[in-house]
Amino acid sequence: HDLIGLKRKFPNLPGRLVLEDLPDIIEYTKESIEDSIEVVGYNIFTEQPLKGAKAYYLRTMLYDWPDKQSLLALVRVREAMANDSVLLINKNTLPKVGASSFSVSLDINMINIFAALERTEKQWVDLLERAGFRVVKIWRADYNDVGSNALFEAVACQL
Ligand SMILES: C[S@@+](CC[C@H](N)C(=O)[O-])C[C@H]1O[C@@H](n2cnc3c(N)ncnc32)[C@H](O)[C@@H]1O
Repeated sequence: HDLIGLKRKFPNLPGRLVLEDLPDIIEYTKESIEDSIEVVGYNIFTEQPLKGAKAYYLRTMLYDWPDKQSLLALVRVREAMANDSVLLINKNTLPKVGASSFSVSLDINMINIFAALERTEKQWVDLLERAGFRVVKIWRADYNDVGSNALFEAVACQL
C-alpha cells in the first residue's frame, strides 16, 4: 500500500518500485498488485536480489524475529546497497516507560510466540549499528500508539 501511495503522490517518480516478500506470498498476491509495481520473491535471510536500490524500505518487519536473525536480514540488505542507498525502517517503537496496553500485549506476544520483541528506539538504533549501519535521522509521527510511529533512515557504514 505504501508503494501504491508513493506512486499516486509522485506519478512521475523515476526508477522502479519493487515489492519483495517470500516467493509463496508473492505468488499468491501478484495478481492484485498494479502493473507499475514489480514483484520479486525472496527470503530476507538470503542474498538480496536487488542491488544498489536508492532505498530499501522495511515496514513492520523484524519485530517478529530475535536480534540474531534480524541482524542477518539487515546485513543482507547492507551487502546489496550502493554508496548512495538508504535503508528505511518504518516501525512502531516502544517508549522506555508508559507503553500502551496494546503495545505491551504485542511485545508479550512476540516474546512468547517468536522469542522476538517490540523494540524501543534505542534497541532499533543498537541493532542497526550492530548490523553495520549509521542512523542519520529518526522521523517521528505525532502519535505513540498503534501503527508505525518511527521511520529510521540509515546508511551503510564503510566496514
Ligand atoms: C507483518 S508483515 C508486514 C508486511 C508489510 N511490510 C506491511 O507493512 O504491511 C511481515 C511480512 O514479512 C514477510 N516475511 C516473513 N518472513 C520472511 C522472510 N524470511 N523473507 C521475506 N519476507 C518474509 C511476511 O510474508 C509478511 O508479508
